[in-house]
Parts: sequence; structure tokens; C-alpha cells
Amino acid sequence: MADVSLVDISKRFGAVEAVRNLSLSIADGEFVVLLGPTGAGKTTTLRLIAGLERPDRGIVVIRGRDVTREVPADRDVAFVFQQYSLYPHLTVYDNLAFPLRSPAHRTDESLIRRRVQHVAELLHIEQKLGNRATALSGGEMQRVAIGRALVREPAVYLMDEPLSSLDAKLRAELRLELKRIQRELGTTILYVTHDQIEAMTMADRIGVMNEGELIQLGTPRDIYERPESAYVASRLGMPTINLVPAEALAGQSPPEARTAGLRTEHIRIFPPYHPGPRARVYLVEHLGDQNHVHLRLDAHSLVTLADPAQELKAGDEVSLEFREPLYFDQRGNRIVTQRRPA
Ligand SMILES: Nc1ncnc2c1ncn2[C@@H]1O[C@H](COP(=O)(O)OP(=O)(O)OP(=O)(O)O)[C@@H](O)[C@H]1O
Repeated sequence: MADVSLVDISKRFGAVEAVRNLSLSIADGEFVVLLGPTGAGKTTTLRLIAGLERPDRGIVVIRGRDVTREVPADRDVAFVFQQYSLYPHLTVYDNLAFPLRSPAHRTDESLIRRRVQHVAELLHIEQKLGNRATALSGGEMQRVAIGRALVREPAVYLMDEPLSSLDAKLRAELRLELKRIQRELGTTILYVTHDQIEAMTMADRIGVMNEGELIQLGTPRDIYERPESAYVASRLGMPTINLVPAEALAGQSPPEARTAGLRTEHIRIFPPYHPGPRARVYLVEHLGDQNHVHLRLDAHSLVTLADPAQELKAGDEVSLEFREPLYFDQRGNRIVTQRRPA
């Protein structure tokens, strides 16, 4: 049974249609990530599930129950926001225990102790239980904020960029921990982010949103390898997929293609005597383990990655080979091409 379903939801704020005809089912124990640019409607989707907004149209179903008309407290959800929102005067223990002591979830103190202890261990903050919330680092505060949601064991966790205020190292660490905890506890999570690495590494399925619509929903691999459109293709991949007119690929493109999408793995760089389209290197950025190579192919700019061992410098002429690029028609929809046998 799907734990959370949105059925044909729309929500308008004045002239802005924040969410449009959105249907989404999240299975029990599934980790779904909503990815999309600012203003795409991601936060509004979470707020509609939490009951912080009422849809103009459509219904919200949690654990098989239509909760569309219910207030937030009656829905079985926990929300983790981008900012920690802890009670500064309380200890870590009391912050974690707080949701279990609310009138809506009155719980026996010995059970509270066990739950708090368990969650503190999961998040590696058991040494900090006696500290005041203000005596914590940013990363520890955000762990407590996540922990406050985890003590409750609701039907679904709604997380709105919970790691975005942290530095890169902590974000990478907590990303792994969150995924581990989700696997261990079998929790259902709907998670909003701008960060494609978070989406790729944590999600069972990614939903790509744009202008209030869910435009593709699939596994990270599906979204990356089989994007339905050039727009979806450009949401995942570092550097961003190169979109060039199909004719730039010199007869290689199918006739109906208007645009070719070249990811770094679709571009191979050879010395100039190798057959293939000629390009010129105009910038090489050294990133340590990789080089970002900026190329000019006729009037088009391409960015790709290269092994630092491959000697390339600005001004070099090179020959390119394009291997199984993606192709898009004039509406930007991907053209499904036959893959070469491996
Ligand atoms: N309470 C509100 N009143 C008016 N407009 C709103 C309100 N909440 C959201 N919007 C508008 O709805 C659209 C979707 O906003 P939403 O916050 O859901 O986007 P988002 O994808 O979460 O963006 P971000 O990544 O910046 O958080 C935006 O145009 C936003 O300005």
C-alpha cells in the first residue's frame, strides 16, 4: 500500500499556480526526493501533505486515509526544516523528548527515555544529551533537529532542505547517515533539495518539478540516463549536460533531432590526427582528481571532464568522438534511440 498519495493536487497563491495537477504516490519505506529550481513548488508540495496549506483541488491520502480536510496535528507527519528551530533553553535530551511530550502524543517517560537514547545513538549525539541546544555546533544542532522528527515514528517524514545550511563536509556526512537511518528504520521520506548529489545518492526515486508540475518521476538512474526532456537532462550531471544544435554533430544525429545532449561520458577527446569533428581547447580547470575542459566546437561551447594525465592546454586542437549522446526533438522531448550492444 502506498503510504502517502497526492491525487491531482493544485494550489494557487493569487496569480501564481504553485502546484499544478500533481499526482504522486510514495510507497511505505520509500525515499523520494523532489528536485527542481527555486519556485518549482517543492516546498508547497510538502506543506500540502503536512496540512500547512489546503489544496484548491485534489486530495491527500496518508496510510489509506483521506486527510485533505484534517489539521496538521491530526496528520501523522513530521517536518524537518532547513533551519534547526530548536528550543535554545532546553537540553538536547529535552529537545528530542519534546514532540513525545506534546498533548497530541503523550508518551510514558520510560518509553521517551528509550526512544531519545536510540535516536541519539543513531545520530551520534548521545554524548551531548545533557548539553543546552545553544552549546552545539551547527552540524550537531541539525542532527538534533532531524532527531526530533525521528523520535516520533510518523507515517512520513517531510524534509525541506535539511542539510543545506551545513558546510560541504558535514553535508556529505549527514547525507550518508540519513540514508543509513532510513534503511535501518524503514522510514518513508519525502525530501526536497536543490542538491543533485543528495538526490542521486539518497533517493529511491527522484521527482523532477518545474513550474508547479511534476515532470518526471523515476529512479536516479532513469532520470539520469533516460530523461524525458532536455530540461530533465539538465537537472542532473556535473558538469551540466551540453546542449548543442543537432547539426553540430555532423550527420550523426537522427533526422528528427533538433538538439544533441552531450554529457561528459559522451565526449571523448583524441589528438587532432584522430578522425572526427575538430575542436579547440580554450580553458582547462584543474580540480585535482579531474580536469574540467572547456572546448569550442565551431560556434558552440562544450564542457567536459578529462583525466589529469591527459595533457591538454588552452589553444590545443583536438579531435572529438561523440558516443551515444542524447537527442531531443523540437519540443525538447528525448528521442529514443537504439543503444549499441555493449
Ligand atoms: N504563501 C505564499 N503566498 C504567495 N505565494 C507563494 C506562497 N508560497 C509559495 N508561493 C509561490 O509559489 C511558488 C512555489 O513556491 P515553493 O516555495 O513551493 O517553491 P520551491 O520549489 O520550494 O522553491 P525553493 O526551492 O526556492 O524553496 C513560488 O512562485 C512562490 O513564490
